Amino acid sequence: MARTLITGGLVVTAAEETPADVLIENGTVVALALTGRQHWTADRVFDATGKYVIPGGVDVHTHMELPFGGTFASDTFETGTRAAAWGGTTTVVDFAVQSKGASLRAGLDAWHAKADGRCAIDYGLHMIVSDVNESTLREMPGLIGEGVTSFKLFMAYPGVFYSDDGQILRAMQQAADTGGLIMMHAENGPAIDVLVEQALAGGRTDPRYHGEVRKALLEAEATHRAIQLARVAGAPLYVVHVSAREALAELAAARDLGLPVFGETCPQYLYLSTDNLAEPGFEGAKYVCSTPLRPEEHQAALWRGLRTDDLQVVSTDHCPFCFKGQKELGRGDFSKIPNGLPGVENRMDLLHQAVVDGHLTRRRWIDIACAAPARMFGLYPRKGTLAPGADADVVIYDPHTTHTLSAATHHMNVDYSAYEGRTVTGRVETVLSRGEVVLDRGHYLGRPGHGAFLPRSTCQYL
Ligand SMILES: NC(=O)NCCC(=O)O
Ligand SMILES: [Zn+2]
Ligand SMILES: [Zn+2]
Repeated sequence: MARTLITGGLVVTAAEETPADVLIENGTVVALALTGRQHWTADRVFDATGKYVIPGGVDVHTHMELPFGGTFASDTFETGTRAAAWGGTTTVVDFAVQSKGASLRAGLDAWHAKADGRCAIDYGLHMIVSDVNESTLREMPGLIGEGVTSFKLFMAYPGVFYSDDGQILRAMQQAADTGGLIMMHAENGPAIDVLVEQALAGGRTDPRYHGEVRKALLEAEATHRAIQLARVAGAPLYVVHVSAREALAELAAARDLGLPVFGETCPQYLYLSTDNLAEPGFEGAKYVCSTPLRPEEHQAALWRGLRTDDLQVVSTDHCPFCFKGQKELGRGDFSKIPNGLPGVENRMDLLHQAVVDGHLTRRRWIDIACAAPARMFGLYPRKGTLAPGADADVVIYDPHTTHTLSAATHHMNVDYSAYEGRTVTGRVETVLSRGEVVLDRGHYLGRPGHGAFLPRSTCQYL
């Protein structure tokens, strides 16, 4: 394979910022040197003068083709990983789903079959456990041995993915014994269902009521309960898609006690709010996801949590449903709107915008978007950094060019953008995945099947 050199850029990792040249051979970073100090030759040279050279983004929460609410998330592994690459993300970790009554193995095999040979970038899999019982608990160590080392449980969605507290405790005990990491969707589902029923019976059917019934206190209560269950089990805990400041306060309190409790948030909670859910007509359906968008004042707490390391990761929870034909399933009944937002293509740009706006430093941008997710889910330092021996998943990022996010120009297979018309400063210029050029100056050069399954080690954050 070609020897590639990236010269003259500012190399930004979670640990440092250095003007450096990067040498790549056989898909791997082999050396970095202060700009101009070495006179390396290469078959292919990228001039990154004036640009950042950063590790490819690691998005550890996507749902390609997720069956939900009687339909399927509209991005396939082919379209979704291509869109990820356009946005500077070179690794995704998606969720295989156990169907109720079936084995983990059947769910995992089904997800391997969907992804295999179709991905533009490398990918891992977590396992959604929707039926915790003796037989599924016995399967967990086998999956960990195959590199599927994290398991998502739901305190929400009774009758679908929901687990009760006893089941959660058993799964956490098993994770504690075997090195697995439990990921928790922390919302009190049974209580929310009561409020949903009451809202619908009272004629409150518009999308904005999705946000009203899924109360911040019910996210905080579930987060608190999940933390206590994890303590009892002696297991680490990773809480997904944290949106409420009250839930974040639970995580912060647990971390102050020194507990191995971690959290992620997503760009939608940092940039969007209940004002979007309340947009006129049925427009609010575009913003229905769970946990829900919160009033704008929660955003400051989330930004702060990212700075103080009470939140470690920003992933997208990319779960797109088209407005036409999919979100529309919930006209007249907000509870039938499929839950989820598109965003896999937008995350790196939106977080760079946070650097421009002064919410984050450049290094923290790379930490929460690349290094921390890779460490959390056993991919570091192969992914998430630029160092000798790391995969050459590299992005040349132009921090000055502006562009406007829009469904007319994005590459996700969905007919709207949650960020329509928003102008961001910064743009992905070139993307390498294991040394292969996937994208260069607006030209897509990737291919389905280049992306390989990544068996992961256990959490490296402990
Ligand atoms: N988040 C969301 O609304 N949809 C995807 C499923 C989940 O992560 O709970
Ligand atoms: Zn969830
Ligand atoms: Zn999700």
